[in-house]
Amino acid sequence: MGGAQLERPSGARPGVCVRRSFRAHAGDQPRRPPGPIPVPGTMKQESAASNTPPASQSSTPSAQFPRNDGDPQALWIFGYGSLVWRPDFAYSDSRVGFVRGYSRRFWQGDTFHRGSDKMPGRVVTLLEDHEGCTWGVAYQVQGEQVSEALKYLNVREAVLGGYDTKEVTFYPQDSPDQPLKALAYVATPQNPGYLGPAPEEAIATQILACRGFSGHNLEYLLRLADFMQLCGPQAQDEHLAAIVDAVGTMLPCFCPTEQALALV
Ligand SMILES: N[C@@H](CCC(=O)N[C@@H](CS)C(=O)NCC(=O)O)C(=O)O
Repeated sequence: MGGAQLERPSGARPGVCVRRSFRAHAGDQPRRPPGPIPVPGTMKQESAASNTPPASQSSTPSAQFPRNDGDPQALWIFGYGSLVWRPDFAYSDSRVGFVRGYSRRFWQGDTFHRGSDKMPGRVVTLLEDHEGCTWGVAYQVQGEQVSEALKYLNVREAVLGGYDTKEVTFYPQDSPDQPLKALAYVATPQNPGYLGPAPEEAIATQILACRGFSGHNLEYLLRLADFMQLCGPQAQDEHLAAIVDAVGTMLPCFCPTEQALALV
């Protein structure tokens, strides 16, 4: 069970958010999604246990969770960061698509998955933006999958990551005229890990320098860029593209040259 299987879209579709074309970059083959993230057994989990997530983070589904017509127990969960390539919960269906009115930003600090207390990494959140459009994957959970997914995401996203839940309207790439209500995990400026805006070059430097329990922060960036590449030219994310470009410019400085290696 990995992220959604992505089909290459055939060109732009009516009603799809379209801005500047997304810069192509090397390596557009999706990599095999990594294995599941082990349940964190570190000090963080103890502090996690002591945290009392806000009511909206309760892992038991309630009327407050977005429902669509059809199965009253079904719930769609929208992923736009690591959930795109590693949902790590059981789901019945998945769709590639987008939400309007939000822009994705690497403005959330992460001291567990992609960083540490001393060197927090940067992961994404959604910024309310009337002109914004964010591409991702929506996963449908049904029956027992609902409480299992919410219980898991409550730890991964809310308690360990500082995210809160928000209802969004998701437009499937293949049927943007049949939008779905979905649950998204959004890190707001009120959460203690929030880092907020910074120049893309500074964000790139931080990403190049950080790693955490789930791996290097650069992997996080490039997996998201891979996903956007597969969504096709109608899917753009200028903020993500600028950070990928900045990383590409800086990477040679982080990689020893042959001469430097010869000196080792
Ligand atoms: N809520 C966003 C972002 C989620 C996200 O990236 N959370 C991080 C930090 S809490 C995470 O789970 N990382 C796991 C990983 O980096 O593999 C999404 O829907 O994908």
